Amino acid sequence: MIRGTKELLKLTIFHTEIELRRLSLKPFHDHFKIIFTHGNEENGNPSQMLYYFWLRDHCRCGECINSRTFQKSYHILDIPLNVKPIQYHLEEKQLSVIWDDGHSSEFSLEWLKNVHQPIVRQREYFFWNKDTGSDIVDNSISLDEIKKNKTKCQIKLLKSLLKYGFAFIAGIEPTLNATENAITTFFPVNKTHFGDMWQVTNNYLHNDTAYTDSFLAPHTDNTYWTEAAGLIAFHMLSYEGTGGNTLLVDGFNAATNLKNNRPELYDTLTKNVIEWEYVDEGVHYSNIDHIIKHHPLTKDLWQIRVYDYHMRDTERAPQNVEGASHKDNKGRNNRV
Ligand SMILES: C[N+](C)(C)CCCC[C@H](N)C(=O)O
Ligand SMILES: O=C(O)CCC(=O)C(=O)O
Repeated sequence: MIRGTKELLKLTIFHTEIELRRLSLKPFHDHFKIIFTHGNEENGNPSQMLYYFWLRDHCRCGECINSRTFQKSYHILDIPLNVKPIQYHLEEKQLSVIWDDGHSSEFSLEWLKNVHQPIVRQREYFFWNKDTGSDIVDNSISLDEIKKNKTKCQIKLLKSLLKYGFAFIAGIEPTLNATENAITTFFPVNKTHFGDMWQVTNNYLHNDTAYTDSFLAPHTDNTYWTEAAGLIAFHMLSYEGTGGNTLLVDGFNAATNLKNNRPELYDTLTKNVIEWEYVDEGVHYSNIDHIIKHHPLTKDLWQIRVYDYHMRDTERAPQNVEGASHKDNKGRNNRV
């Protein structure tokens, strides 16, 4: 039987529609417990713990939060560690509290529910390889399409980047300026020691293999930084000679294959760290990090760092990692 919503007090809690019969609040020595009683159940109802100190530190009033910067206007140490409510009132959508330090707070239940949701970004990865990668090129957008509907193109571009790890913009005039205009339509350009809109060719402008005419094996950039660049745009402006094709690898697919086929190597590359170093005119970067990293909360595969060329001083890599990294490289190259 489908009941009309007028018969049921519907409150969306925990992302499910439940028939809420009663909201109740129980005070304990250091927290509230809100119980969402639904149907005729008296047990097993969803509840939410709200610790007094946490709640007081998340007061949303104009005295506590700067209404323009949305930042706190006080220091957490200003709150008494054992702050307690002296009065409270729970309504259908709001919890009001008067604290023993004289402060009053009001909290929307919706806000309290959302702020308590852990960051569980389950990413939808679409793994591809040399046989299936060409199927995804249809995710490209063109400059003409951007001019007609920028927002629609932005959504398509971001969806492709999040799902596949790459995207194409077609129809850009082969100049630095036209490339910059296309990129800055959607993203800011970050300035690094290579410049902001840089040009790369075999002129040894920088101490890096990319500035030579040597083959560039699959890699990720900036392994020598704690926060490597997340997105890099390349545009072929001119071409003379042979070779030099861009090689794209689904690093997450390669890492997942490694995990499935050689879990011991995956474990080594996840547990051990390597020191990467980049030395150039006026710059010297170094960073120590894992080759394979997982999201601290969701435990999803989160980042891979693969760049043999920057491991200038290989003594700094534990010997077992050298071997594992080598086997992983061989494995990945065979699969590209
Ligand atoms: C991409 N861009 C041409 C600017 C730099 C080329 C060198 C990048 C090098 N793999 C590194 O990680 O530093
Ligand atoms: O030219 C390419 O396709 C990639 C070059 C590259 O990976 C780099 O410059 O870091």
